[in-house]
Amino acid sequence: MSTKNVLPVTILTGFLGAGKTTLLNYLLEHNDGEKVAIIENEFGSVGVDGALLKGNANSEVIELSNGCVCCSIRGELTEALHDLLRKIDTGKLQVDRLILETTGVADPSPIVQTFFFDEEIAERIMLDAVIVLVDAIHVLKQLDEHRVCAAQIGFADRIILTKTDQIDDAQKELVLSRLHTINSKAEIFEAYKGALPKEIWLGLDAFEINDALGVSQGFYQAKDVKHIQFKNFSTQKPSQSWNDDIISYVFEAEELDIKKIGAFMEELVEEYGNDMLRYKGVLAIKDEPNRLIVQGVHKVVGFDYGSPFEQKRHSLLVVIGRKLPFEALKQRFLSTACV
Ligand SMILES: Nc1nc2c(ncn2[C@@H]2O[C@H](COP(=O)(O)OP(=O)(O)OP(=O)(O)O)[C@@H](O)[C@H]2O)c(=O)[nH]1
Repeated sequence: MSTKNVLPVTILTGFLGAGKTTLLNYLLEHNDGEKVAIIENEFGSVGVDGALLKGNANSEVIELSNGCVCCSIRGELTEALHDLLRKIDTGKLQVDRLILETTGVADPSPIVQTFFFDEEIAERIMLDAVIVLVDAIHVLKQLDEHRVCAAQIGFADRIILTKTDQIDDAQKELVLSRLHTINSKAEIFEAYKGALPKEIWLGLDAFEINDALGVSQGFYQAKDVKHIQFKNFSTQKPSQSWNDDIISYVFEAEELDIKKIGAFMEELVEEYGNDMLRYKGVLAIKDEPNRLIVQGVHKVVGFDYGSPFEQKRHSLLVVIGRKLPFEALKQRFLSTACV
């Protein structure tokens, strides 16, 4: 099958009331003709959110309402995806893009894995990105009380912070600092009542092996849809430190030995893959002009050479995981460097 026929899917996650439906409604109201299918996962038997979505001629809403997509109805998700593909094949449905809105309590990990493990789905539906919406008013409490909240943030390629109109700057700094500690790889955007251009959260190609990797240095404020401003994080360290069980680990070195880093990555994934939500590395290999890119979700990992380094040859690996023995792993990573 040509890549033209591959359907991109965006997973929209975020705790209860974070603003997922609001963001989707903004998209549907400002839809420029792209045909969007939305899979809505309801927790409970009545499809409330489906009714709240303002569908239009370019959208198709499919509801899954027998439980939470990450546990009891994972089979139902697979079935719904096969069903969708059949409708596309028989010409009953035209779809350019798929969005899966999870319940507020869903763990994104098994959902993401559905897109790798079912053969037909893996071939025909391409994960575009995992987007998390975060309620700036309630997130600190939610993180303290619900483990799944950190998993949703840790898994995300991009974080959309909602309801910042209801908090002061000090609270916002605390929230940003905690989000950044959990996931330093994802860029953070603020959105007021879902008003964000769709390019900010759709079509990111985040699961492709590509060169983009950085530790984010700030966040984006969307004053209105046209004016998006980048702001650096505050230079003052927050007085509070967090105790989330998912955090970002950053490994850095200069040039690495290919055999040693290969063995390190293999051992890392084998030993800690279950605890590694997402990881990405852009690595400088001795005698190799191009960047070696490594990208993974738990034990599913891909390697490829990307474009050549332009200036400084530097290796960066970011792992978002659950309580890893960082100091020991850092020593092992550093020992793969060329001396
Ligand atoms: N003040 C303010 N309210 C917002 C913002 N974004 C969303 N809301 C409100 O927050 C409430 C919850 O938003 P929803 O979009 O229903 O949230 P959800 O994530 O779909 O909720 P669940 O389906 O229950 O998980 C609604 O009353 C929205 O109007 C925002 O940026 N500012």
